[in-house]
Amino acid sequence: MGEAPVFYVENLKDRFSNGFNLRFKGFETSIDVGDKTFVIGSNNNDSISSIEVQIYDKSRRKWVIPTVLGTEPKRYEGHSAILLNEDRIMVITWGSTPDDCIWFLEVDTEYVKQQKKASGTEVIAWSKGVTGDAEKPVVISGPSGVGKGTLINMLMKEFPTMFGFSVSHTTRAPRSMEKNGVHYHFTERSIMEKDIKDGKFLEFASVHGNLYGTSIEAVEAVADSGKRCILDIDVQGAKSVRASSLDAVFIFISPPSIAKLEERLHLRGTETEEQIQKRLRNAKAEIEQGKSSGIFDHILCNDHLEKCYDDLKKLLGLDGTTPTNPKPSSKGINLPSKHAASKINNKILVKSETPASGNPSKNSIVLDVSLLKGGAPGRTRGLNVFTIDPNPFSDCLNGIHKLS
Ligand SMILES: Nc1ncnc2c1ncn2[C@@H]1O[C@H](COP(=O)(O)OP(=O)(O)OP(=O)(O)O)[C@@H](O)[C@H]1O
Ligand SMILES: Nc1nc2c(ncn2[C@@H]2O[C@H](COP(=O)(O)O)[C@@H](O)[C@H]2O)c(=O)[nH]1
Repeated sequence: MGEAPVFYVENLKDRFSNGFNLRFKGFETSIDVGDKTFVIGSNNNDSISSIEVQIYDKSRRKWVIPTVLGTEPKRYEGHSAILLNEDRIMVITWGSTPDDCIWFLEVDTEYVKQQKKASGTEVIAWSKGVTGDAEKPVVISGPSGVGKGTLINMLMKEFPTMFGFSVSHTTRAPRSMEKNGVHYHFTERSIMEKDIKDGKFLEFASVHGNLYGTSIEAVEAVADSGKRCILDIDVQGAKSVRASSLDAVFIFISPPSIAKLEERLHLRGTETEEQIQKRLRNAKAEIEQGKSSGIFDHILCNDHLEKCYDDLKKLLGLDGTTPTNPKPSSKGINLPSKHAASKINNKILVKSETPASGNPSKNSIVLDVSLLKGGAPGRTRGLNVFTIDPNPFSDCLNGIHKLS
């Protein structure tokens, strides 16, 4: 059954002028969700400015400035806003680049509910919308020195177009061969702690005395490139990812013995004796947790490297029995710069406000939101885009229409 268009743009200063203190000076929209009105707008008069959200709580008759999580739209000239599933608002920004125009403002999703409960404040979360889907990331965990990095390097070397590495952040010092931005993002504890507080990390843990963490951007950037993301993280991190909304495959690599692990750490020669002993002490607890906690879908023993690598490939479907083509990366969406949007079931019709001369494809676009996946704190994936030809007979007129 069709639904009436829910898009509207109006001057809320008129609507709410009676005692309410709206900070916005430019363009706004408002959407009602339950007993709250979400007002989305810009806070200054410049033609391009930042997006802000204020909430009017109708039951308490109070304005609230919420805690904002996630990455919000950068360029902002105006927008259309549509409520989906009573828990998120689709925000289509005007004048943005094709890969930066669809956003979701989560107002009552599971993630937002959890964050509200944890912080005790009103919370909203932005998530960028992208077309296409992403393959399940692969979490590889296990004690230090077991060979996680070695196995991941082999996989990336053999399948360079298929896999991408999630570059973690760490406060530990770089080893001699390690490059910033390639092996890790080497950072200071205070900076990392602030980013963790701002919700930029999918998981983090204190490992062998240093802070390590996976930023949401690290995982999403790999998925955006059309590759399957591989995470090399410790058991605490794997546990956090398991509890998050990220749907991944969890693999634990176990050593044949602690003695072999010690030998490998000594042979690698990247840690002092004291650090090696600390890593070995932690290894015992990690092996116990890895094997019994139920976090992991698969456990592989890395005794003989080649055998372990073959087993890893098999469980990732890379033993030649399944196709290994990477997923196409997300495509941008060419929207008319100024438009009106309306919702019919799970389809959003985006129509140009000023009919485009010479570029009819920019007139009407349909965004199918029936297969959305993911969401804050990462991207919202699975958007499908169709163009409606404003002149269905144009092909005939061009003489290229074929009768079948
Ligand atoms: N099956 C194996 N047999 C013998 N040596 C191995 C095997 N697998 C890996 N190694 C060696 O063990 C050392 C540790 O491996 P690697 O650095 O990959 O471990 P890791 O699990 O990534 O460690 P960390 O968690 O500290 O980063 C390396 O020198 C590597 O060459
Ligand atoms: N929880 C996380 N653990 C991580 C992350 N990146 C790496 N690690 C783990 O830390 C240890 C030590 O690594 P090293 O490079 O200092 O030898 C190892 O077990 C890694 O798996 C992360 O982002 N989160």
